[in-house]
Amino acid sequence: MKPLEGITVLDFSQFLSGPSATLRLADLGADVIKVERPGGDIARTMYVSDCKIGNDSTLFHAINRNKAGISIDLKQPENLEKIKKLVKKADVAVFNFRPGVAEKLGLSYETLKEWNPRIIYGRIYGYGEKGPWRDMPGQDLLAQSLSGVTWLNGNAEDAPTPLGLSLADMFAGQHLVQGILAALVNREMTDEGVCISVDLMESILDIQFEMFTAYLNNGHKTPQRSRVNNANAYIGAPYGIYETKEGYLALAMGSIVVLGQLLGCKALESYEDPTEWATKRDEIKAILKDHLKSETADHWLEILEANDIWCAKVMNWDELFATEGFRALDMVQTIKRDGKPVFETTRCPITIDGKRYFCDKPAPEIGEDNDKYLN
Ligand SMILES: CC(C)(COP(=O)(O)OP(=O)(O)OC[C@H]1O[C@@H](n2cnc3c(N)ncnc32)[C@H](O)[C@@H]1OP(=O)(O)O)[C@@H](O)C(=O)NCCC(=O)NCCSC(=O)C(=O)O
Repeated sequence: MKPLEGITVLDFSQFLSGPSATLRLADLGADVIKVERPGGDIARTMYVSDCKIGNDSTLFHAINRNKAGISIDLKQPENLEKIKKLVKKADVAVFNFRPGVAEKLGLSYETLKEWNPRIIYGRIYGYGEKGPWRDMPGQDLLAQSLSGVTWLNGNAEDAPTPLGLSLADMFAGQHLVQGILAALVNREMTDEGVCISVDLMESILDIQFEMFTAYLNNGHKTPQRSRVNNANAYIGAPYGIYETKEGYLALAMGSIVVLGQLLGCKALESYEDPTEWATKRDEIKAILKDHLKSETADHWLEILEANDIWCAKVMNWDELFATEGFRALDMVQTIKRDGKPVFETTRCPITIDGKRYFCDKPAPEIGEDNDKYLN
């Protein structure tokens, strides 16, 4: 039995953030009913055009697998009765419209609570419930930019660089999952639901908390990116990615003196004082950068790994998927419909008592389950 079996989630969310939360609940056994507008979630057509499964984007399939789907025009007041019936039987409802939109549709927390006092109402906004950013479009690149995250990436002379994935969406989704799970536990004691609000901005701020703590308690000094191979503005040399004769090498923390000895780089051996690894970060990184170009990444890795230095090869996806290390994690699953493979994706990364959570149902067609849930 999966941990969330018996829990029903009504998912009014769209795009990435909300659906990524309900995806995790579905992975863990909840019955998720995705509620789409008549034309479908915009994520069905988002993404570059050659990344499709059937008519829909791979993004839509990846994030909506294992869900049932209904399609209903929520702007037609007579349809609200049908939704009310579903809410009465549901445990959780999830939204990620702009502030005020769910209320305009007649689906405020107060209304749902009146219909079902045990309902756990989860919502994701872009930038919180108040303040001048409240009504801005809640979008990942914008949140990464406002939050300071893009300012941490890239070398000092580069333009601020966003992370190449939807960091704010994904963290907002996972924070919502945490809130929902806590509310489910709390409901066992109180027999009442609660309203959980998370947003893209607070989520991406939250994941910077350890660096913010350094900033707030250290004279409000904005961290300076390294000019050479920046990877974390607060961590000294050698932390970074280095080009070699063939391939790139990631070096994390470690003694510069030991590195100098192992790599045969005499110039590094004079940096005996660990405080210099931070204060002379760029100088040390520049020496390493020149030195590491003389041999291949594999050559350096053999020496460093034998001495338990924290290092790794930098791989693209072709290289990653070909490794034994990746295959051993058993991450790829094939999603089937009626026993026939539809697409491949990765699985839920949570293992409980040795059990891994795969799923066997592709994302729904628009309105696929209308007969089951709306009649
Ligand atoms: C992503 C958004 C900017 C998109 O903005 P909008 O296109 O203006 O959509 P909204 O969500 O505000 O509103 C959707 C509109 O659709 C209507 N709507 C929604 N569902 C229905 C159904 N079933 N039937 C009829 N109408 C519907 C709803 O009433 C609104 O109508 P009107 O009121 O008449 O307009 C916003 O939703 C947002 O800020 N969300 C919060 C943050 C978030 O989760 N973002 C996900 C980004 S993912 C992403 O792609 C990324 O980050 O990258």
